[in-house]
Amino acid sequence: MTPALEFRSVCWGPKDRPDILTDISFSVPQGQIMAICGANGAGKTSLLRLIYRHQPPRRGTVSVTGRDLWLMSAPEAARIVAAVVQEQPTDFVLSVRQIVALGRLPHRKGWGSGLALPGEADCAIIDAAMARLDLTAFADRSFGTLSGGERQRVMVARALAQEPRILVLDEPTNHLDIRHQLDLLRLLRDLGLTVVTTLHDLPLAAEFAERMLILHGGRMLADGPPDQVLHEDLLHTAFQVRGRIDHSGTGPRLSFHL
Ligand SMILES: Nc1ncnc2c1ncn2[C@@H]1O[C@H](COP(=O)(O)OP(=O)(O)OP(=O)(O)O)[C@@H](O)[C@H]1O
Repeated sequence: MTPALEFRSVCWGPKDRPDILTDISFSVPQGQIMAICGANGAGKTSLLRLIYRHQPPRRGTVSVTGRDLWLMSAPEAARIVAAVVQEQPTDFVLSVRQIVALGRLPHRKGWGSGLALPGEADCAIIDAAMARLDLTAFADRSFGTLSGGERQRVMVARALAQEPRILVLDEPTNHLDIRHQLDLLRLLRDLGLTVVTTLHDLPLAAEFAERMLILHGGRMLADGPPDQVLHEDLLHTAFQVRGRIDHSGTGPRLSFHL
């Protein structure tokens, strides 16, 4: 079956600067949940930006559903890939419903239709996305009045309203209390979408993801199921910590020290 996402020998770096990501190759089957982990500066966000078409690879190709991401139009790419990123909208006066409605733009005829009122079918999708993220009561609140965690849930609802095949998230549990963290991860698992997410919390990543890709200095250090990827040497190389991993339970249990 065609993979949902494929990186082939991808390198990326900022203009006139050396590569930050080097020789990245992997493919993600449809419906798989993959966590990207690594130390600060390892290249996680840079890698995600290549998936949601924020930046093109310097060398190699990034394909989604079997097609080169850069050989399709921006709206077409946005109907396949939705992203929840660290940078949030600055349109603080928009209501929650208006922000979530932005997710429908790639599906509207006339890409520049801005905030024109969505039709009935779009409204149903927007309402369903807000309900899934427990935001119905916030629908008419302006985005700027929300807490950090509430804003994060709005950004996930916007991505769901986009009805993508692939969902890309950069540290989606930031700002969320423990209940909303677990809620969100369970929701992501239940969606049946291909999910690629960065997560700093290794125990959470090991529990939630079917697969972990560990980056170190812009290169792939390991890629596989959490119980195969996570071992003491890897933790030391990737994070400069000593870790203990208990494999006696259903999943690996980790503890760390310097
Ligand atoms: N546009 C850019 N210009 C210059 N340097 C950049 C640019 N984008 C990323 N970098 C550098 O590339 C490296 C990787 O950055 P990236 O944000 O991908 O790391 P990360 O693994 O997501 O880190 P963190 O865990 O701290 O969020 C960093 O050293 C960063 O400063």
